[in-house]
Amino acid sequence: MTDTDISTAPVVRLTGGTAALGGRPVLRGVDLKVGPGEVVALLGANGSGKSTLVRTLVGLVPLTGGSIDLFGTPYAKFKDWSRIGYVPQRTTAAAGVPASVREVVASGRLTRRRMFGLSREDRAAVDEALTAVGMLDRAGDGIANLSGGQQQRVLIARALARRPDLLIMDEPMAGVDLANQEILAETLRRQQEEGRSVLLVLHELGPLEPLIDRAVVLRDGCVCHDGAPPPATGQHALPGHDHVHPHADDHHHRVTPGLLS
Ligand SMILES: Nc1ncnc2c1ncn2[C@@H]1O[C@H](COP(=O)(O)OP(=O)(O)OP(=O)(O)O)[C@@H](O)[C@H]1O
Repeated sequence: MTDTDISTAPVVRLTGGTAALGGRPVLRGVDLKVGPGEVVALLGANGSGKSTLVRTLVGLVPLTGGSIDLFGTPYAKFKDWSRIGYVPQRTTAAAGVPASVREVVASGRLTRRRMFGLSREDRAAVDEALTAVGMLDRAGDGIANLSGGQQQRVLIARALARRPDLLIMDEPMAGVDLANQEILAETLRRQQEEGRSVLLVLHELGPLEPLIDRAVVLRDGCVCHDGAPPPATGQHALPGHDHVHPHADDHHHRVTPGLLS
């Protein structure tokens, strides 16, 4: 397999990415690769640059240096945005939007080519996505009347309705209770089974831990770990408890305790 073959190329390849916000460097030379069918977790402390990184991938923050390829295509030439589903961090979306749950999810199906009217396939995809996040019975409700966790599930459904080949989610579990985290984990498991790629910003692995193929940890705008998911903080993070994670069969990265602290 070569990365130049478009069908087997990484779905995301960021090389030497730098970005600044408010004149301050936030990404300082980040390399990130997500392979076809891979589920990658992006971890790191508050302010380490995780959201900024995923925002550069979807065009919300410009790179000041480095390059991005999506599905083997240089960023400037990439047009196939319907292949990517993006779930922003919850605080940046949904509040005050006067739309129903179904309208928000259906907006995930809109393309520049066809702005009006949903096809039968569109409607099926919307229902399927609403069912996946357990919100079909709330389809007619106003989004502003939902709880924060329910709004989050609607935004996830909006991204799923695109049936994306790459799903990028920024802290999808924030504000979602444990029962619904399990539902979302199941949804992700199905994505994975269908060979779709997922890039997740997470604070902790939680119920998603078994699904994660690889973890990339940012610290102060740089990658400080790329390999097996680091052990949960807690007793594993106690001094002297550094170990090689049992999943690290092909990497054997030595994991620094308290990587996320
Ligand atoms: N609009 C902005 N203007 C200036 N600085 C910003 C802006 N947004 C974020 N930053 C700064 O950029 C840095 C990285 O922020 P970012 O949101 O990417 O971090 P994060 O790792 O996603 O954090 P969290 O886990 O808290 O969401 C932080 O120091 C933050 O203060």
